[in-house]
Amino acid sequence: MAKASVVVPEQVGAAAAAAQVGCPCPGTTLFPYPPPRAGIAVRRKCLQAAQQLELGAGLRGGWVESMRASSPTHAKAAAALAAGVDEEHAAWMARHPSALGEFEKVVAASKGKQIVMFLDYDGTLSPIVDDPDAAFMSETMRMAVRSVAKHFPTAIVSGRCRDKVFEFVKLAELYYAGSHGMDIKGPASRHAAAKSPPHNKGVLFQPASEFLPMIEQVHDRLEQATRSIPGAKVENNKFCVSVHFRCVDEKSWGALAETVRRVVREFPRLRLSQGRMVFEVRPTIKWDKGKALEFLLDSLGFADCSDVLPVYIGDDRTDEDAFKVNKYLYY
Ligand SMILES: O=P(O)(O)OC[C@H]1O[C@H](O[C@H]2O[C@H](CO)[C@@H](O)[C@H](O)[C@H]2O)[C@H](O)[C@@H](O)[C@@H]1O
Repeated sequence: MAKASVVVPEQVGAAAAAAQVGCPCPGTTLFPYPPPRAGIAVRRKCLQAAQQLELGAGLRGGWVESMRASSPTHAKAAAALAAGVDEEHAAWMARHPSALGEFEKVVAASKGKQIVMFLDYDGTLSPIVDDPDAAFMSETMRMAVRSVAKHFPTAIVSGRCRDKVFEFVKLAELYYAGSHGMDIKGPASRHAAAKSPPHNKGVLFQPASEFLPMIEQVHDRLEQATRSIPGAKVENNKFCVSVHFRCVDEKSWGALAETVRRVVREFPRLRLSQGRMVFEVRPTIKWDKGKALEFLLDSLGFADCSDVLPVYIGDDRTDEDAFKVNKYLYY
């Protein structure tokens, strides 16, 4: 096949971003349209700060900068967007075309292929809100997902714990991969389960189960250690823990970052990363949303298949692990 400019599924991620009007930093999302010139610099700074965060060698200023850029408002993103285009930015755009802008090419690339849908939850199916317990998806979105799932195998891939994301989505015909892909379960509905490949009945995969007691411990330690920081919220996502700072006064962000880092240091088998105004604490195992995507395709009988087209829509840094699974990229 002649090389065309469409690349699937990476630009589908950009489509998700197009729907969201995203952030110009890798901690949050891809760009909807030309990424703002200013965004490139922010992206580099964020990357540096994020690396420091992971390595535990960061300066307080670096973390705070990374925290500030982790989930900008639409107004900030739009202002950055208006800042203009330069060569570096144009080159970035050539490598990351908008899937919405190139939708016909995406459709053409899907001809004769089995589409498998992967959907992130927060910021993709539901709006970003202050209270993580109130991130409900609309009935319209639920109907859209239900109709997609009638045509294609569909999975929700979330950083949340699987039960929680199921409570929000409420569709028994879907696959669910909670805890950043570390808790995978096949459809609960009898009808959908009957349609699953025979070797895949009742799939359940939990590659980090040995970490359960440690996650409980770190959750308790984090709750105790952040109690004095108003607005900080610790969420137990079963195989990982989120520490939210969306409602923390910016003056306390440095102290919060220090506290979280200090606690995580007590657990050398856990690592720290950052999402949209949230710290994510996870096992050091080599498992992420990309691995979950591969596992699910494998379970569905599409391992090393050339006639499958995975479509992944997400808005956060952890979704980029799935965008990077390039053995399914088609040119
Ligand atoms: O993989 P996802 O489904 O996108 O989950 C990632 C995290 O999403 C949630 O936090 C984010 O959404 C909250 C509600 O809108 C918002 O308040 C928070 O600032 C965002 O980071 C969820 O609460 C986390 O546990 C997930 O890890």
